Amino acid sequence: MVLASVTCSAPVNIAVIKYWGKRDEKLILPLNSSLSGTLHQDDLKTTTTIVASESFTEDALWLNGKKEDINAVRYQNVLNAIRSRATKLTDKKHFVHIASINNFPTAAGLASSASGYCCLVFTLAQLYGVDGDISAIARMGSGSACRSMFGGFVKWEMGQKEDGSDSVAIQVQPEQHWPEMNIIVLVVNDKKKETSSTDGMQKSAATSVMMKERCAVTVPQRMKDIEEAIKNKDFETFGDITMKDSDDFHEVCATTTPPIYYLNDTSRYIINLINRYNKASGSIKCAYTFDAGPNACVYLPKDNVVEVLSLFLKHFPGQDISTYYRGPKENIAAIESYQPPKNLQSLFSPETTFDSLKYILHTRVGPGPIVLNESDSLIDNTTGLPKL
Ligand SMILES: Nc1ncnc2c1ncn2[C@@H]1O[C@H](COP(=O)(O)OP(=O)(O)OP(=O)(O)O)[C@@H](O)[C@H]1O
Ligand SMILES: C[C@@](O)(CCOP(=O)(O)OP(=O)(O)O)CC(=O)O
Repeated sequence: MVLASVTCSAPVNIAVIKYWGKRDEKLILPLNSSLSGTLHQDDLKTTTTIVASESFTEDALWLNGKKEDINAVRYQNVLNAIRSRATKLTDKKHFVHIASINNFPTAAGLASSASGYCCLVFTLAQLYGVDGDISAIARMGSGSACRSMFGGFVKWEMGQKEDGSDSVAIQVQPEQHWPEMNIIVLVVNDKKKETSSTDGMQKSAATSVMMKERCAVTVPQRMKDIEEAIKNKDFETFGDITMKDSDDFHEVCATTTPPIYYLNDTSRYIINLINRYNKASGSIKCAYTFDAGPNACVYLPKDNVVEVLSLFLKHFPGQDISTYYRGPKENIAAIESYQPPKNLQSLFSPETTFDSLKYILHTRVGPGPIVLNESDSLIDNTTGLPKL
């Protein structure tokens, strides 16, 4: 018999101050604080349904329709942490069936582990009636997942305590604070990456000479400065810090032994293009950041969207714009007919173009996890299995 069923969705987040390195591998405690923007669930999200039943014979998890090993240590850690704080379902012997889908590529550097673990923990917390902070539980699934617990701009305080109880996510500003903030993701490659973030950061922490200064001096200062910039909606400072932190993070990777390279030629072309564009414009009009993969996330104010998209399409024209550009369709005509000002004309007329982008995703800053309706359930209550 089904005892309870809950379905929720959760967002992806993209860090502007990067988390890289752990002081505790098991609890997932970071060596530095980090800060991110939450991407809108209209465009990227995880949806998870969890059903509890007395007739299930084991806990089980299906990710994108495929059965996963729920005994994997990170899944067990979050399940056990939630169950130890349960206020519901405590008097009935039961198991749970979990079905989850990402509406974007999994394990491709688009932060699926962040939305995935956040959604899992948030949905479990609804099912088991867990109150109070749950970001520290999401953190035990994947560090960056704790920041997806809130909308807007979110920081993950590294904390000091050994048990990790103060290593939690805190909302810096809600999504309504800076609604003009847009994000364009240039999807260079959606294949699974060679070095996972987990492995990469462990190697960097052990070997990169840059780590000490980064954690002790650079990041603490940047955290203060970028929080202030977000508060004041100061895009010039926000963009400057964002690009510097991305550059430094990839420098940390390059100074790791053996070196780790997440960027490819296309990523480096994008970095160069954005730097040239900002310089020619006389101000920072958009800011790139790259996670542990070649895809570019570009933060920019809404007013610059048409110009920046038009610039990207000149250099990376793609085939059919209606599938290549995944964003508000009403922008397409304006992007295609955009005439740049004189000082930018040469940048908009590249000698060569590239077809190395898979697609361009356009989204904005959005809200945190959401409880959905029974009609959104991914599990068939009669069979207890994922719906096809
Ligand atoms: N919807 C989900 N529910 C539960 N777990 C998920 C979900 N989506 C992803 N995961 C977990 O996250 C793993 C992918 O994480 P990984 O760090 O390799 O990729 P990524 O998050 O897409 O990239 P990155 O963290 O570098 O941005 C999956 O193998 C799975 O264990
Ligand atoms: C480069 C990053 O995206 C690294 C994310 O690392 P993960 O959170 O995926 O790592 P684990 O805690 O080992 O699961 C930077 C960031 O999101 O802050």
